Amino acid sequence: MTDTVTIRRPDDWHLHLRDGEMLEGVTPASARHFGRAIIMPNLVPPVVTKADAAAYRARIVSALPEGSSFQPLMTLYLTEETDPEDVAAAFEEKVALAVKLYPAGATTNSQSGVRDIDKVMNVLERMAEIGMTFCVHGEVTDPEVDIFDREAVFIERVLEPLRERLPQLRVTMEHITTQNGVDYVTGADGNIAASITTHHLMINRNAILAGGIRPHYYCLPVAKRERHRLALRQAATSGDPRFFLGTDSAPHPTDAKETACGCAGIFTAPNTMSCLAHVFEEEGALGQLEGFTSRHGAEWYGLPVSEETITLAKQTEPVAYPATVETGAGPVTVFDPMVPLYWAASA
Ligand SMILES: NC(=O)N[C@@H](CC(=O)O)C(=O)O
Ligand SMILES: [Zn+2]
Ligand SMILES: [Zn+2]
Repeated sequence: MTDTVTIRRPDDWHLHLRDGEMLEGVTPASARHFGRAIIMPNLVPPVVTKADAAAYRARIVSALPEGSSFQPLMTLYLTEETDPEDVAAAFEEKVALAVKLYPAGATTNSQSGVRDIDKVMNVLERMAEIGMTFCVHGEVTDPEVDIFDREAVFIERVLEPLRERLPQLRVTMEHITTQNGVDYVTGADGNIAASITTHHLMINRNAILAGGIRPHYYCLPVAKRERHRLALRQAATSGDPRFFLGTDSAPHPTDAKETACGCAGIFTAPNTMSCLAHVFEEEGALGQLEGFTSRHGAEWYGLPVSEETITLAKQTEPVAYPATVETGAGPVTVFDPMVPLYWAASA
């Protein structure tokens, strides 16, 4: 007998689809299982204004496979020049769901990001007024701070002071990677939630560095030590509605990762649901999978949950995924979870 789990169609609350030929090549993998996704705005140049977001959304929709009802939910990239009125109009007209903070220099394509949070307080105050969510890449960029500590230090130096100053602001801590991130969310009074990626539930930093350097496991925030991975697993499978899936599937051409200074980002879109079913089964928590992938995020963003379903079926043989997805921008290496995956997801 095959084991099956049927859940509401999942949503991806943090996704990179890029643009041009890469967008064309990678979008079908997300549209296959996911109903909606929050699309990251870190293009070059970034998606800053309401008009940028509307144009980018149209490009995504044209890259969708025939008949797909996948809904891209757009974000605006916060700069020190962002106009609060444009942001409010984008939210009220449902062009953008959230604003994204990239501390300048923190991650891929973050050069136009924020250097001084004081310079964007006018935008954040406006967002707090209208209930628009602030999605945060939570790492400090201070070169004095060790890369493995940058998330924990961000919480202390940036996030906590900001939330004291503007408690009404709704904040999503994106792709948390530490026990500190989990504890901060569970200990907070309200107006905060966190997304967790697929890969941070599966790998710790040994995957990147032990026995040879493996660039396809390099992403930001970088994977931490095992105890942090276990804290993320505990949070994801706990049923706590403040934690939900944001895959952070972040495609780069393989040759941009397999090089002397490789890009950060892991491409998990094709096998995410198989990976998550594997993780939740290991944790004895398959019953919590639907909350994590299909309910908590929608509730946090004030959107209806999906009325469609997908079914995960446990196979007797491992499910085969291609090692790479070919795109017009070059081949992209698919996340290798280092364990056989037995759960297949229906479209
Ligand atoms: N996660 C990553 O390692 N990379 C992301 C950027 C990001 O989400 O920080 C990308 O755009 O490639
Ligand atoms: Zn990020
Ligand atoms: Zn990301």
